[in-house]
Amino acid sequence: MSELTIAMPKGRIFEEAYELLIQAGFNLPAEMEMSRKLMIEIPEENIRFILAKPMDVPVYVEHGVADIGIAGKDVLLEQGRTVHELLDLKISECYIASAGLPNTTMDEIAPRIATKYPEIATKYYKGIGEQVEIIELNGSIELAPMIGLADRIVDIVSTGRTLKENGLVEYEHITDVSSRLIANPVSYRLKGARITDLVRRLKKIVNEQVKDA
Ligand SMILES: Nc1ncnc2c1ncn2[C@@H]1O[C@H](COP(=O)(O)OP(=O)(O)OP(=O)(O)O)[C@@H](O)[C@H]1O
Ligand SMILES: O=P(O)(O)OC[C@H]1O[C@H](OP(=O)(O)OP(=O)(O)O)[C@H](O)[C@@H]1O
Repeated sequence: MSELTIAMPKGRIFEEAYELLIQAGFNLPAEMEMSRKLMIEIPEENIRFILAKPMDVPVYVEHGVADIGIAGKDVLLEQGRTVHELLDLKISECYIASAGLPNTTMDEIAPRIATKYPEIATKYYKGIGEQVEIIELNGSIELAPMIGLADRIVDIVSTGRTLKENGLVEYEHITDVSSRLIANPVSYRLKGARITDLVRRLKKIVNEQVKDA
C-alpha cells in the first residue's frame, strides 16, 4: 500500500476536517488537535499529514509534495491551481459577499474595493461591467470602509456578526464557499485506489451528515 501525504489546513477548518476523518474510520491521534508538530506520521494508516496555512494547501498539492489536501473553495477560486477537486466536504460553510457602509452607491469612476481575494473580486466586477480599483489587504477587511480606505469590501461572511458589529451591510452575494478535498493529478493516477477509497469513506459521512441536518 503506497503512502499518502495529506495537506491539512491549520486554523478553523482543521477541527471539522479532523472530525470528518475520524468519523470516516481513520485512526488519528487525539494529540493531533493540540500538537505544534507540522508533520505527523500515522504508520498504521500509512498516511502522513502536513499541517499548512489554508492558503498554502493547494500549493503543496499542485507541486505533488502532498497527494491530496483540504482547501476552502475561496482559496481554490482565488488561486486557480492545477488540482483535481474530488469532493465537497460541506464543512466551514460560508460565502463571499460585497459589503459597505449603509445607503452608499458606487458612483465614482473607479470605486475602491478592499479584499483578501483580488482575483475573485476582479472577476466579479468585470462580470457585471464595473471598473474598480482593487486594494489588497490581509485581514480585518471590514475596517476599510469605516476608515475611508474603500467603498466596498469583498470578503467572507459566515454569521454576519463581523459586518453587523462594524456597521456594514451586505450588498451582493458573490459565491458560496465550503471546504473541498483536492488531489494532485499525477497522484490521482498513480495512487488511484487509495484516493478513491478515501473519497468513498468521506463521501458516506458527508452524505449522512447532510441527511441528518
Ligand atoms: N468566518 C468563517 N466561517 C467559516 N469558514 C470560514 C470563515 N472565514 C474563513 N473561512 C474558511 O476558512 C478558511 C480560512 O481559515 P482561517 O481563518 O483559519 O485561515 P486564515 O484566513 O489563513 O487565517 P489566519 O491568517 O488568521 O491564520 C477560508 O479559506 C475559508 O474557506
Ligand atoms: O460573518 P462572520 O461569522 O462574522 O465571519 C466573517 C469574518 O470571518 C473572517 O475573518 P477572520 O476571523 O478570519 O479574521 P481576519 O480575516 O480579519 O483575519 C472573515 O474575513 C470575516 O471578517
